[in-house]
Amino acid sequence: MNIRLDTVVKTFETFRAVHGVSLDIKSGELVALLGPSGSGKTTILRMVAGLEFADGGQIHFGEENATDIPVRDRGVGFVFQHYALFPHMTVAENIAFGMKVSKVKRSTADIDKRVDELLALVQLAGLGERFPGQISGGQRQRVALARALAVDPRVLLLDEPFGALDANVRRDLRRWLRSIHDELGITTLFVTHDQEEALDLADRVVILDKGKIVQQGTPEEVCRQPANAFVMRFLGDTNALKATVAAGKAKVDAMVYAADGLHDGPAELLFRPTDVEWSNDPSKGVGATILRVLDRPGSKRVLSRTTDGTVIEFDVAPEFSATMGQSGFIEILRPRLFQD
Ligand SMILES: Nc1ncnc2c1ncn2[C@@H]1O[C@H](COP(=O)(O)OP(=O)(O)OP(=O)(O)O)[C@@H](O)[C@H]1O
Repeated sequence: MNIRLDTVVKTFETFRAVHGVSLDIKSGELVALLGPSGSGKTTILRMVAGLEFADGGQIHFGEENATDIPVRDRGVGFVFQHYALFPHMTVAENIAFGMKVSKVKRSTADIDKRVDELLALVQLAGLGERFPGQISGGQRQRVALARALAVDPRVLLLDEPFGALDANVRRDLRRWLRSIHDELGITTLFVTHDQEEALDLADRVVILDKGKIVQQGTPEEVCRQPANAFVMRFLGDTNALKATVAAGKAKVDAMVYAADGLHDGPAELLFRPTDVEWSNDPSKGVGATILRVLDRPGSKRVLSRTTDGTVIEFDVAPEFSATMGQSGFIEILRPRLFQD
């Protein structure tokens, strides 16, 4: 089922947490809401869930205006970071809980069968009789997902579901979640502040800043064409150099870069550490001196300082031989210019 948010606003007392957000989530799509802490992600998710009500705008589930429909009637399943399982119930009882209290009555045999199917789906077959305290954190979140799916939700809402787990478990779980999504095709909204998680998982990433959408697109679109300097910085390591634009050209040190469409005045030239080549040719780039070379498993990270004092970090192959104190030129392979 598709979900549509139309200029949704939420204010807490005098503080506006969500500023007229409009968003279309297609049926079966997995959309990630990505943004720094306090950008309004959870508030938007809670309004879609019906746990919080919008004070402006509308939320549609398919053709139905869901804006004022209470949470129990929305047909949503949730998994939250700290949405604890019932500790005194077994895994199977936790999964069965929603089905037992639902308005849709099922026989015990039916419920047991569904619990077994869900345990198999979340790859926990055989663990139904354990208690939450007897399984790992990653397994608990898989049980939480099974519990959310048990009531056949129309929409699945996930708020940092893997936030409390360590990096390797998180990575495994997001690949696993994506394959479950591909199998079931439930419209899913996923909140995270972790860029890699959003890019790995989602069909579409919606980037928020201060309660507003600053960009939305496929992972490829937001990575390759960041809408502004905030998005570029938020998505990954970024270097910045001051530039001056005049007549469609941006000058940085002795280098000139194409600056079509930019007005005359100051600008920022941003680039990724991976988009640099170290050169001995002054016509190729911005002059710099190497400060340190740090080893990484598959590369080296070079810290350097330009002649105007800006520290630039870039990545090179492990064979890179330049050392501390050496001077050269930073060739920027994919320069991006932004103005306020
Ligand atoms: N019940 C509330 N009362 C007052 N302010 C609130 C309330 N809930 C959220 N806020 C404020 O609204 C803003 C957005 O909060 P929200 O939890 O949606 O952000 P978030 O992007 O999910 O952040 P995080 O990643 O830290 O969870 C924050 O400034 C927060 O302090």
